[in-house]
Amino acid sequence: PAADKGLKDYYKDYFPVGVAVGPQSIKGPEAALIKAQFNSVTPENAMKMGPIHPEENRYFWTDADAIVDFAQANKLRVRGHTLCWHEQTPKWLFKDAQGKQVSKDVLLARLKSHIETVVKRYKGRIYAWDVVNEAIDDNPQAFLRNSEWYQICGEDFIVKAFEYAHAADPKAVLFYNDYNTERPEKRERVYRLLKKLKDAGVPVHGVGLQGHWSIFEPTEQELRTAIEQFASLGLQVQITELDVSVYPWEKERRARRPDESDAYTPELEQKQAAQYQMFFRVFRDYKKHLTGVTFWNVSDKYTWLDTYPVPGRKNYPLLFDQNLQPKKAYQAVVKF
Ligand SMILES: Oc1ccccc1CN[C@@H]1C=C[C@@H](O)[C@H](O)[C@H]1O
Repeated sequence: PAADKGLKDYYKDYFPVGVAVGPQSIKGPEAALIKAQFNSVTPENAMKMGPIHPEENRYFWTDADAIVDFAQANKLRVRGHTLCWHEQTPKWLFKDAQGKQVSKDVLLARLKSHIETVVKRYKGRIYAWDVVNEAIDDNPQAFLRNSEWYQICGEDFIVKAFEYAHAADPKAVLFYNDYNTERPEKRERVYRLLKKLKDAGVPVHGVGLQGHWSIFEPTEQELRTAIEQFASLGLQVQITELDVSVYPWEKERRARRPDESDAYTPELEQKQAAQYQMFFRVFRDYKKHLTGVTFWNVSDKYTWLDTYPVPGRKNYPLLFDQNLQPKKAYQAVVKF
């Protein structure tokens, strides 16, 4: 009966719909919601370099294995996140035994070993990887982010990461992943990087538009332009970390102002439903190029946006409320 239809059923002729999960969300009521609504999962933290590879000679597999086992048991696809990123890195990664910054050769050897070990462990059970995350700088006047990866290796770490991942699992679909990819100044620089990689024959197969959007952005035209421009490179496009904040985007973490409200008013709910409705109408229009849409977290009960950029300010960015019930935004997404 219709009541049993979930998001994945409404979108079965369009693209898989996924959700970012942790060890807590693959049991209890969240697990039931995930199974009913989604057909793909992404580990929110468990496969980031720090959590999965805390010491040079020690990996921590428990959480990542639990998520992959849950996915296999419930016939859910798995997106791996993320093989090379400048945040949540382990403290040993960029240092030698004496605490000095390592050379380019040492760092690339460490990256190669990390990628081979992690990708081969899940070969055949993870269909897509976010190989490199957020390598483009936030400063419109700059190009690559001046991370320790870039300081030590220059831009080679990007090419090498994709080559190592492709060698480890030639069947995996390899993504470059970034945020604010609809803002023209960032879109153009992400496009420039991807075109350079494609022209050099680097095995990058898709671009992940994180989709950390809000009731204020992106516009429909910005979203359409971004999807079309990246697709023109022959890349798959996925929305990899979708949430729609009820506050404007901010880069820097800050304290909550004493008078700063975090009430979820009917007006905010209505604006959010309209924004989600527009996003999914655009997604459906681009089903030829869009091969997945993944939400970042399951429901408003827990969202990373309660901790960033303003710790303690409640946000309401997802389709399900704090009691795991569908919101107006859910209805706006499934009625088409
Ligand atoms: O929206 C942003 C603003 C500034 C920096 C990073 C981001 C997004 N960064 C994402 C968000 C949450 C993490 O769990 C993901 O791994 C990361 O890809």
